[in-house]
Amino acid sequence: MARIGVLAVSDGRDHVHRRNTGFIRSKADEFTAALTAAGHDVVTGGLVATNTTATAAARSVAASSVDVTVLYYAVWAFPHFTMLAADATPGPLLLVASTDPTEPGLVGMLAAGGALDQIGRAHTRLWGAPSDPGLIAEVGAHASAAAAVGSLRGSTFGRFGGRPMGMNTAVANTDQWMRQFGVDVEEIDQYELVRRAEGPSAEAVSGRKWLEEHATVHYDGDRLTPELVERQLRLYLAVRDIAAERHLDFSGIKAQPELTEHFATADVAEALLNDPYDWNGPKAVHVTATEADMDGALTMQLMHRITGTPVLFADVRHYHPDRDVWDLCNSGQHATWFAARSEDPAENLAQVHLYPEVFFFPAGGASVQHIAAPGRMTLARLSRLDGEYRMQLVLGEFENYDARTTRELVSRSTPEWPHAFARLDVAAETFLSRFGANHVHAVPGDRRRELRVAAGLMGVRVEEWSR
Ligand SMILES: C[C@H](O)[C@@H](O)[C@@H](O)C(=O)CO
Repeated sequence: MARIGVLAVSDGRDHVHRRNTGFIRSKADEFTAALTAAGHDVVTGGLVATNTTATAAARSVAASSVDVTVLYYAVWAFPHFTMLAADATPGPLLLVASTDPTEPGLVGMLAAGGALDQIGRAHTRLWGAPSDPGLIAEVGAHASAAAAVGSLRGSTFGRFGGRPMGMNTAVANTDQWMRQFGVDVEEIDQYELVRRAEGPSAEAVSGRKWLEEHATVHYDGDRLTPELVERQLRLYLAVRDIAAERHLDFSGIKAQPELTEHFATADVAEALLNDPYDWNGPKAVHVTATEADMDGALTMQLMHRITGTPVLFADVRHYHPDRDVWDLCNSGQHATWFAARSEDPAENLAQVHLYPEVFFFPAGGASVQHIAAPGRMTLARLSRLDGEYRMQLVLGEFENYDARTTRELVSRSTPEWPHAFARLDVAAETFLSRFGANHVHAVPGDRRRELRVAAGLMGVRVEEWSR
């Protein structure tokens, strides 16, 4: 959960402040207790009733590296205290008012908010009873979004290989990334992967046995052999080790066409990097985009930092108009976690088939096939319109069907690749006319609130669809 600073702003008249202290404390304490009960780490800056305490308290809260600072209004509060506190607060600001009408808390928030507007200081206003679950959830969403955005700053993206197959949407401007998101890009030649993945590896043998034990491997003696699976696993180990050595926070692998023509596909590596486990047990998700898709990876990393879960990377492959359902089908991998979304890898891998790679990829290896488990999902993608970032956002529902229908649907595209059948809250015409890339990303649940806030904090316009 996130770290939230709370300062309760008061009246600058000494006698009024003295009279109201108990009232403010009771509201602010109830508010902070509710935030703590929701799992947040709350840093309290006390009550602000003078100009000097406004600055000092805000500086002290900011020094605790809070993700967001709440200025709390239970009573009428002198607005210049808010202005001074805001000036001493570099991070995002929430103005929260108690709606108890015995004291003019709302008035205090509106006067303070108006003053911040006059100096162009961005803030969000919220109101309600101090422990109202809706209010606490909203503050929590702002805090997690701010924590996610903050965690991007100072992070490094590992770009293995460059632009794949002329895919402009996979390439972003590194200056823009640093300026807008604080993310650095480390370029790593795919030769380094090949060099490391060439020799034998006992660890890769263990990985192959684990996959053979828990998934269904369709060896064909040609495109898919135990040797090729081990080679794909050595690619995984190479990225894992390079990420550790160079302190990479998230990555992307070009693969096509060099690796896929002459070495092996990166599908097994990408699936396992995105998974929260491998044969050694639970591990951190290392967000990894297929085709070294930079904006895709950035979207995934943001979504991952909000949810803590793996993030789906998929091609928008087909729309079934008769069902109003999309086939989101990547060219060879979705993280295996999406197969059942279980914490137990065996439950997910029981749904996974490793098929010989199809004609696109003569070097062979396994594609990681499964059907994504059903449920509510949030789909998003950062893309650029005329150089400006925007976040396209829509709610969806992944669906599963009976075996015969599933077979029929997957056979219309590429059955050997993984599929997520998605009903999206947007007309196909709108999506196909406006979506800014070939890749889309998804996480479980309705996370639109956090993503909207995150986009705002990153200076990114949200283009949200619903019917
Ligand atoms: C088979 C192609 O080479 C695929 O890689 C292509 O459909 C994509 O995945 C594009 O995102």
